[in-house]
Amino acid sequence: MKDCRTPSYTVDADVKVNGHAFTNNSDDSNGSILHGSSTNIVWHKSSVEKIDRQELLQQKGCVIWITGLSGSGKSTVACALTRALHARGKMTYILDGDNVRHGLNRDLTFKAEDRAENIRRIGEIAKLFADAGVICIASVISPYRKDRDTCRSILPDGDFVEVFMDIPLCTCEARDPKGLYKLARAGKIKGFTGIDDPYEAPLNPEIVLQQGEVCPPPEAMAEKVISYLEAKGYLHA
Ligand SMILES: Nc1ncnc2c1ncn2[C@@H]1O[C@H](COP(=O)(O)OS(=O)(=O)O)[C@@H](OP(=O)(O)O)[C@H]1O
Ligand SMILES: Nc1ncnc2c1ncn2[C@@H]1O[C@H](COP(=O)(O)OP(=O)(O)O)[C@@H](O)[C@H]1O
Repeated sequence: MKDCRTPSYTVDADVKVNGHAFTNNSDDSNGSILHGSSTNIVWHKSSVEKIDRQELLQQKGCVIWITGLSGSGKSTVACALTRALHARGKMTYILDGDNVRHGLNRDLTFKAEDRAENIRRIGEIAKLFADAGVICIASVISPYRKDRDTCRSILPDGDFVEVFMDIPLCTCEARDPKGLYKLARAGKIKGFTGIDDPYEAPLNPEIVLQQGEVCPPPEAMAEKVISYLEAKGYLHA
């Protein structure tokens, strides 16, 4: 039986329709665009566009993609960031891996192909939020470089801001707020990221959040992201 989570297309050309980038699409011989398994679909344009929504919100929609090991502080930084931006009158929304797996992605496991599908879906949702003019904060382990790069590729240039939580495994493991590392070390969880499953660190992230002798407070880390957004003009229409 065909797995409905696995796209059946294989063509990897990038296509743009009304400024929206799509990957893994292809032109058929008649010139109409194929999106995954859906055929005979036509892009419907709205009379209110991203630029209008951005004007209303006085900001630019984008995706802040926070990647790192479990326990590296992704959710904590995401919360500090949303709070600080909200206080400045900016509209944000957090897509947290744990939370999305409670609903939309509850059918997915932690096998590599399910993690890829998890990231693909979160990337697509984040893209919709960014198109809505919202500053969307995705906090997900997203262990594979290729999956993160695919999410980057579906957004307009500059709108995907990769934030790497460069926190050593030993720190994450010492924190272990959910006791998952302990279970993984005991062999009770198989395929745990950083223990017996890979984590591919970003090669060229826009922002790296590191610890020195001590870990900076989450608010300071959030400020680093806000400075980047300010410098790139995302906090104004
Ligand atoms: N095998 C395995 N590996 C890693 N993490 C695991 C695993 N099983 C459960 N968990 C819990 O799931 C949370 C990660 O979900 P994500 O959707 O962010 O993961 S992924 O991006 O699909 O890899 C992650 O949350 P965070 O600790 O907030 O990162 C864990 O609590
Ligand atoms: N900057 C920080 N300094 C010290 N402790 C932190 C920091 N950020 C997060 N923590 C702590 O580390 C643990 C894991 O943080 P969390 O945000 O849940 O990580 P993740 O979402 O990456 O799994 C929590 O107990 C949290 O309080």
